[in-house]
Amino acid sequence: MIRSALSYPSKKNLVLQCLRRMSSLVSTSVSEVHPGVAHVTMHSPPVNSLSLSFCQELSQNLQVIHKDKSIDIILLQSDIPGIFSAGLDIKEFTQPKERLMEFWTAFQQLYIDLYGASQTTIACMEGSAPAAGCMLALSCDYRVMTSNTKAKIGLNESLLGIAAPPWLAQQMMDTVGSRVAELSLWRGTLYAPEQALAIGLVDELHENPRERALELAVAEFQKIPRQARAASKTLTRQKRLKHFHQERQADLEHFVNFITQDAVQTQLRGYLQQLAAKKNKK
Ligand SMILES: CCCC/C=C/CC(=O)SCCNC(=O)CCNC(=O)[C@H](O)C(C)(C)COP(=O)(O)OP(=O)(O)OC[C@H]1O[C@@H](n2cnc3c(N)ncnc32)[C@H](O)[C@@H]1OP(=O)(O)O
Repeated sequence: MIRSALSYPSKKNLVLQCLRRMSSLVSTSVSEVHPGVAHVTMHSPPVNSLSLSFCQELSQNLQVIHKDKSIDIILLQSDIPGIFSAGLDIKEFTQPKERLMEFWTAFQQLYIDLYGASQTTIACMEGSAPAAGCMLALSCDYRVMTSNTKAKIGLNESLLGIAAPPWLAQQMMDTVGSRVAELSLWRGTLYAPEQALAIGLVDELHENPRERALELAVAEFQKIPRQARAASKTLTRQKRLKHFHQERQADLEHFVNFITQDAVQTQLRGYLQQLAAKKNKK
């Protein structure tokens, strides 16, 4: 069951309309959020992997919030213990071509909706965020991660026999600098929280990221005029987004051509088997 719960105190009608459109949504129960602050909570067991439907649902939630002028801060979080998001659903990579195209288009849209959000966004990571899970965090304006050393974050695509798309690699470079990004991309490094903080991949560690994110939102970020936050964001992200739109079709074609290669498919199946074997050993 996939659940990406959207909850905030105002605009109840808008939320209900959204819920009616999205039959897979099952909960809007949380409402104790500060005015102007929306929680977007990922809940797609076991590991919040980004399937086609989950990407679409998250995007739709974000689009609804974008239109709601009463919301100026989005907190992106997971309610699966120890997991922020396991990244793209690897099983999607083995689907027929048309489905692959739909899947990648939905993933691209999710990037646009999160990276391009006019609201201030904070990733509250209470667990691991590999690959596209890391993309979700990198697309936010601020990243708070658990100090629990079991959690890991980074772009580990090379270990699956694939490479992050250029726009995701660019996000990494923008965040940690070219050389650190270059090394971490080809090594597929997954960083423990202290290491991630040291290279600037996350902004803060906290034993309770949700609590800290809400505190930041209310005590710090909401004190900065909303239009100034949005304008600063446009300054730094507009160029990247424009470039992305220009390259979107080429990016889609590259993905489909790359992922359907026999050698890549073999590698991916092997990786899925490794994951299953690891689970069986537990
Ligand atoms: C041009 C090409 C560009 C392609 C870009 C790709 C970007 C990506 O996002 S690729 C995806 C990369 N993600 C990963 O490598 C993460 C793999 N998963 C893990 O490392 C771990 O599962 C975890 C650290 C996230 C969680 O560990 P935990 O011990 O709690 O759970 P597990 O026992 O490992 O897994 C439970 C269950 O979930 C399945 N699973 C895990 N990750 C994925 C995934 N990304 N996609 C699909 N399924 C996943 C895992 O196989 C287990 O399944 P079963 O219960 O059926 O055995």
